[in-house]
Amino acid sequence: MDEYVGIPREHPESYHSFMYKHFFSHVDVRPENINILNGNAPDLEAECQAYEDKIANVGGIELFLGGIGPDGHIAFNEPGSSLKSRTRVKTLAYDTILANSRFFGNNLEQVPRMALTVGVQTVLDAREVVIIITGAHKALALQKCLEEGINHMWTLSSLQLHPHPMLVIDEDATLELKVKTVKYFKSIEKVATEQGFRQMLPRIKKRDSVHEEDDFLSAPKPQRNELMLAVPAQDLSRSASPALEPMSARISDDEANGFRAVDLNSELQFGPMSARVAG
Ligand SMILES: N[C@@H]1[C@@H](O)[C@H](O)[C@@H](COP(=O)(O)O)O[C@@H]1O
Repeated sequence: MDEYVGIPREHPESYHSFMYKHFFSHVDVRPENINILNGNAPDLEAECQAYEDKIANVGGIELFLGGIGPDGHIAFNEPGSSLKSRTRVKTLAYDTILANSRFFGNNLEQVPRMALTVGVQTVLDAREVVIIITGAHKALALQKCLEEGINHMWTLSSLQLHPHPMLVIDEDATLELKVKTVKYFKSIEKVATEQGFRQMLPRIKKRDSVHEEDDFLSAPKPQRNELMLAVPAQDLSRSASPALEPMSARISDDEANGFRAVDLNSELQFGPMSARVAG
């Protein structure tokens, strides 16, 4: 989905090397089916256009699996990217250069300044998008993208416009979220399981090369009959505001008359201090 401009394909930090080392060498994929942008193409603009054409020619992206930078970028869509952007050349933001310098001997000068990347709209056009976010250093980005509005300064937030995004996150990445947000998202899966529903995706015509169990996309079938939620019984013991009634309503006239008449004058007479001190 993205690649630095100007570093050799064999460079240990190129995205070619990364993807081969961590993914392609572990799965059964034909080399001709691997498509990574070429950051050394003689015409970078043409390379980006060819990439978009290739995606369109195979009927679009089925699953976009990615991550984010600490500034909330998806692929290399840095803060300020157009939310309508497509594959193009991008200048890296200082935050990204800083974050990625750890892969280049902590030497900022060694980090490439430009990259090729799919655009935000390229990602949004994928049928499914799964983003993996781990670590406290991504927590602010997650908070901005999940709890705030769509904003080109945090390009992951564009996923709010996608019908089927999924964020896979660890506890550390939730550190900046409201407790309420975390509880809600945790409850989604729990409630679905309790109610017998599975994650549902719409029936969309896929490429012929994609084989899936038909059942996988079927509408949710309740596994229990009792889907009607009963109205919870009222818990009277928790009544926070007991009905208030005037004191007079709780004392009969006879009871009131029986009280010893109080002579306020004598009861509230204050004697001088000297009267209470012996001698
Ligand atoms: N340009 C890439 C992104 O495409 C990728 O999503 C991210 C993953 O970072 P991490 O490995 O920390 O999840 O790294 C860079 O920023």
